[in-house]
Amino acid sequence: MIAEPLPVSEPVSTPAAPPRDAIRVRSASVIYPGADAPVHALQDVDLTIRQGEFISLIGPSGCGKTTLLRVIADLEPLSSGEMWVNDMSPQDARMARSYGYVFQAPALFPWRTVLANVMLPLQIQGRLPAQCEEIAREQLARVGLAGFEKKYPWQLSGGMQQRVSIARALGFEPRLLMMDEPFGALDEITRDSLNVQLQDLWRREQRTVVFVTHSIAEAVYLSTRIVVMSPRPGRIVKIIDSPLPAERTLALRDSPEFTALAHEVREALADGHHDH
Ligand SMILES: Nc1ncnc2c1ncn2[C@@H]1O[C@H](COP(=O)(O)OP(=O)(O)OP(=O)(O)O)[C@@H](O)[C@H]1O
Repeated sequence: MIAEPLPVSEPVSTPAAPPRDAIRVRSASVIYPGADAPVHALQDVDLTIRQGEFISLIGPSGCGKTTLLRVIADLEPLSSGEMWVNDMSPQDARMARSYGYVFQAPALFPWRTVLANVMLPLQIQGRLPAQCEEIAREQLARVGLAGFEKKYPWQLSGGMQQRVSIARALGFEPRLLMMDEPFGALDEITRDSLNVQLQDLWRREQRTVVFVTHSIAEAVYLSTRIVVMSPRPGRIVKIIDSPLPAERTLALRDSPEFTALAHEVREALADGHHDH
């Protein structure tokens, strides 16, 4: 018997769904009680971050970058306004462990090995021990630290410790990664190399990243959008879309497109400064 040819189905073209919002911030203000007068750390901030974007927050010291990151992470309450993280309240998002957070200084436990540090959030998630170890080893390899599993944090350089922190934040696969000046304390060469690794990682996995930095070059190299902020009160002065391609090499920093974008960020920073 001759088999009937199977009907060939037409390729169905489904329209690409618009990316969901990772973070929505509406009229957000944070006021800290100060010694003399209240400090308006954030005033009327509106910002929507879509899934898969790499957003940098840049601005002078005290403009509220860390505060914005901390309210998103539910480490600080809003004084007024609204905020959603992965369509949840920041508190629910924290409970659901839907983000990773990398601090300015690598906050590793000195009595735990590198491997045990990276395994910790996975253990808290209640994963099987073998699975925790497998994922932790894989994450360490990704940030170029295979072979350092048994070392203790104090046996590593600052840059390597920061890479352990990144491996730890990525290990439980958060859709959203928040990074507060993670490379600020590092020398230029280490910083460049971690920038390249982070950019690579982002391009491969398209996680949403919110990244705080003081460096114009770092913001321009890494971001899909740059949010320029100014202090007293902390607010957004400009949001700049990056025209740079998704795939970036350090050599791109010498291109006219890069220089033009860096110039635009510098101008926005100066405008924010002159407003006062
Ligand atoms: N817990 C707090 N209590 C009172 N004031 C605070 C507190 N945390 C921050 N501030 C003030 O709020 C403002 C914003 O601080 P924030 O740390 O968010 O700024 P930043 O842009 O991250 O600064 P930097 O670049 O120096 O880290 C500053 O004036 C700071 O002094």
